[in-house]
Amino acid sequence: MGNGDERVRVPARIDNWILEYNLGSGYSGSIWRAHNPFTNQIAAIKVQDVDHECPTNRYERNFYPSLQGGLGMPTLWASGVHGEYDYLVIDLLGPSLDNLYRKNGKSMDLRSTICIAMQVISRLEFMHSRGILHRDIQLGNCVIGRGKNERLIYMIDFGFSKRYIDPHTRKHIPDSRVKRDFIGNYWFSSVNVHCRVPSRRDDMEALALMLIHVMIDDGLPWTRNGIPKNNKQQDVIIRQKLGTSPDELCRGLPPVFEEFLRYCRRLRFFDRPNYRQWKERFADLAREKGYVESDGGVNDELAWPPKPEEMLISPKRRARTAKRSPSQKAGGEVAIEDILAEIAKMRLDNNRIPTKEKPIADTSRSYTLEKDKASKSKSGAARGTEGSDKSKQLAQTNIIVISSDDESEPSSRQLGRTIKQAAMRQLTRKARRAYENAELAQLVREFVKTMQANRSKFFTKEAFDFLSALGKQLENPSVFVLPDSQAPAGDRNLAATNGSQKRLRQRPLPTPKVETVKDLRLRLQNAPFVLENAQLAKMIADFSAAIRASSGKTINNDGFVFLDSVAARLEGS
Ligand SMILES: Nc1ncnc2c1ncn2[C@@H]1O[C@H](COP(=O)(O)OP(=O)(O)OP(=O)(O)O)[C@@H](O)[C@H]1O
Repeated sequence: MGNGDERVRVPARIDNWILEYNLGSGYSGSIWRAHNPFTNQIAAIKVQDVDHECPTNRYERNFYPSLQGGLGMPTLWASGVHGEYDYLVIDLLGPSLDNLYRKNGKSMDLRSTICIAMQVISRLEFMHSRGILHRDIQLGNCVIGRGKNERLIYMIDFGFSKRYIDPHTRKHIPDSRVKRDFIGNYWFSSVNVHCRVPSRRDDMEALALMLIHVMIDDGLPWTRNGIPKNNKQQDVIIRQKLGTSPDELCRGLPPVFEEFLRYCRRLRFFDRPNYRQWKERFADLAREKGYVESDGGVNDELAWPPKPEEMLISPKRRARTAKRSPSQKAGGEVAIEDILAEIAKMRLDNNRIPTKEKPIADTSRSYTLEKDKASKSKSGAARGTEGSDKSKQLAQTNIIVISSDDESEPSSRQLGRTIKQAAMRQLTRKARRAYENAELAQLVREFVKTMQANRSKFFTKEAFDFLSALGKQLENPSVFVLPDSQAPAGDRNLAATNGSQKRLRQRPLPTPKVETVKDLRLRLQNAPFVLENAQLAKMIADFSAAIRASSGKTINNDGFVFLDSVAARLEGS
């Protein structure tokens, strides 16, 4: 955890809690689903090295007592130090808003955004009423509950929280113009927070930016280049924040978004935000759009996923989401129609895919891929059909005919390769959107199946892309950047997620491939019960690099066993 150690640093059990599988990781620790066999309770445990240079668990546990009982505040069930580990046991919650946003094609519909606005304003109102600032408002720190609480947003991660009311004097902390280190996340922090003492207004401004981010195409302009990696890039972000006016940011959005941002920026250091007014303003917008209950009231519960007719999003985004929707099916299985669509987009050598310009009437032979068994009989009918009629019929029957003539018949190998490439692309796209280990495990299993189904065990570009997407997901992208002064010397100015990537690059790649892959296979099989996602990501990167460096670029049996073990680890078995 944060020290680059190859071996797992999290034990299988901490006090009465058995760690089941990894739910997420941040810079300073990792979060696991845990089970207490004595009480049968399931919870989430946040584990951190006791001597971590950024001991957020130690800070975080101080805030929980003041927040207990508040709506959308997780219950702290246990906490303490167990050997080298500092841990907090809290309610097991559902996916974060970041997960939902990404899974939804990086978009959020207006109704959901209004619910998020109203709920998060209430959470901030509660936290502020307890004298506490959150200071790290971002999509990853707002999570929905489970079961009957799945419409409720919870705030998590109080590792950067701060008391703005001095518990002794009961007075607001003083403002100061002395330049201070930045704490928070670069994407949603107010401009103030980059160099000034934060207060309630800054939590509110971060929320305003977060809401605008999910509503505009491609998010806030300064989030488009990823996490800043050095002071220069951080300065660019600050300049962009300063240089982009609220009306530019909110162009095309309902006016309340711009007005909310302007309001937050106008608040003075000691001001109490008017939480009620802004909840009302968002409720008014809901009313205006007709998002009301049968009694005419507005409900702030987050009903996810939104109903299609409520997806009030820009045409550009709608097209993007629509394009993605076919593959957003439950489970990791590659849908055959997706593969067919993928193949249809590709043009094989010699124009073998029928197009409008090149009717397929003159073909002497057809290769037919059927959507399902029922379409088989239709494929026969398609064969004798001429020109555009045939295309129409094919469209109706969901059959794609890859035509050939005698001179340029595609070999079955070529066809197999095409299908494999299409399947891999589908898997890569799904991996980029998958945020649960179980989902990733299923995709790895599909990847292995696809590789094994093909005679050639050659690693194509698409196969490497899949491993790379898998590795990136396991590294758990986060917008949090460690403040400069707290970063360990080697990683200073590096984002949390990039730190591990840098370490990966620095590590010499072992050769030859056969030994490396075998070594990786053995290491994974012999690794302790619980493995962190980041460790798995590193092994996958090494595996990919070993294959890339080999002359044949093929996968052998050890490679398949390694990937099976990756899937098993992700499944938590
Ligand atoms: N109680 C929980 N139940 C389920 N998942 C959780 C829970 N707490 C956290 N997570 C998941 O773990 C991720 C990281 O959690 P959290 O932000 O608390 O960790 P952190 O180490 O403080 O991270 P960061 O370094 O990003 O601040 C969350 O985005 C969420 O997906």
